[in-house]
Amino acid sequence: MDKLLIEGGARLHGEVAISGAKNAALPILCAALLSAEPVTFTNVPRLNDIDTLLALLGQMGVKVAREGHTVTLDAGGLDNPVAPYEMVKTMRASILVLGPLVARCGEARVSLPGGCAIGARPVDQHIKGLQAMGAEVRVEHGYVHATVPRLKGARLFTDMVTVTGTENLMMAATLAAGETVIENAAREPEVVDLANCLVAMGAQISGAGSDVIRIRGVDRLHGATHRIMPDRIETGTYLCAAAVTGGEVRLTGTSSCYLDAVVDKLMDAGCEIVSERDAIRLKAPARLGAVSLRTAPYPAFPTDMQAQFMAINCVASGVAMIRETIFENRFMHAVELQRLGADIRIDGNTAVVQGVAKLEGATVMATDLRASASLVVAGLIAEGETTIERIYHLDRGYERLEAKLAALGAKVRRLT
Ligand SMILES: CC(=O)N[C@H]1[C@@H](OP(=O)(O)OP(=O)(O)OC[C@H]2O[C@@H](n3ccc(=O)[nH]c3=O)[C@H](O)[C@@H]2O)O[C@H](CO)[C@@H](O)[C@@H]1O
Ligand SMILES: C=C(OP(=O)(O)O)C(=O)O
Repeated sequence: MDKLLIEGGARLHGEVAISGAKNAALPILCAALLSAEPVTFTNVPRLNDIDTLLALLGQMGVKVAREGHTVTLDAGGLDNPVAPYEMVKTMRASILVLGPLVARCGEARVSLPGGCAIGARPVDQHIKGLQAMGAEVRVEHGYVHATVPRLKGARLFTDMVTVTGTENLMMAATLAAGETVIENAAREPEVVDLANCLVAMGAQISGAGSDVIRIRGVDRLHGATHRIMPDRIETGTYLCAAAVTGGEVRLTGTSSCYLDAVVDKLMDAGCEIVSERDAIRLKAPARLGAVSLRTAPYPAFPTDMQAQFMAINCVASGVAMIRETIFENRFMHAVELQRLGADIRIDGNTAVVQGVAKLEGATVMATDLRASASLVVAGLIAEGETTIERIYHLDRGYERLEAKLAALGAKVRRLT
């Protein structure tokens, strides 16, 4: 199993290009299921999660053509609306095929994604929404079976803000009869990117980016071309990596407009940040100041950046309080950071991080995607060598991680 070896202490400097967003690309590729015409996507990141989704779509009868960062999907021959457990178990986002399949085929059989490291993550809101739109939905033998002659527009209200739930229901509603209103909708930029793609395909959607989205169903969607937005979490991770080393970097192909809460906290920690049209520059002080935070749905501080900020707080001056309000088990990186010498106390959903003068390299284990990213951030500043095991988690969400870090001057290599 691959490992990552980092020799800490190098100050990151220089320029690196940010990839397309995993969490935008996954729902947007699923949107191709809604049309019988080919849809072309550019800026698609080269990631294991994308490979998994393309394989899943392929076995449903979708023709997949991929060259570099461009993917064309032709769902004209879609004939198998099934997502089997073997393919879904490695990637929770596979549930995003459910809405499009029911809308286009009138039936779907999709394995439950199951629990995962960061929390139970049920999909009851996705199911409740489809039922409200007239689908008959049964959960049997670990599969969601949904059937309906044609979905009907409805007023939908989710019990909590759910990103993939909003995306699934928005996609389903594009082909429903009549108008659907999603209240308490997620406002994440990835929801807006998906809506933009659907509109380019002929969907009638308004309000994406607010908490009320209106969708007027149409009879069919057509082909289109869509460019995937930049990955705001990859951007934030490189900002943290540079910040913790006292570095100075310019990240291109991205924008601070998706990252207000993160940029704000980095400035509170003492970084200078300059926003350009399609780039961000960061200059960090020799030592960061501690920053407290609380995760919450967009536009508040993203849960997907919580672990990386815990890492920078480990060596900052002062004490930080970190509250995780989205996932019930998203502090698994804390014990691994402690192995590097961090001073962290967990009390329920709150972590209290007392900054220490230095971390020391050790062998640590990646437990999930962003936990792994926090270990990389910490490894960059730890004295000596840090070995990160189970980095297949990182390959789910960071394109060419070690090459990009090395381009910024980090001493990092993959052991295969
Ligand atoms: C592929 C993708 O885009 N993943 C992102 C998405 O995950 P994902 O869309 O799975 O996360 P949700 O926004 O749905 O989850 C928010 C909370 O709602 C709960 N919930 C959700 C749906 C449901 O039917 N029932 C229920 O109880 C979840 O367990 C969680 O506690 O948003 C998360 C929150 O920003 C991010 O961390 C993930 O990176
Ligand atoms: C939790 C994440 O992804 P997923 O929802 O695909 O597990 C993530 O991107 O941090």
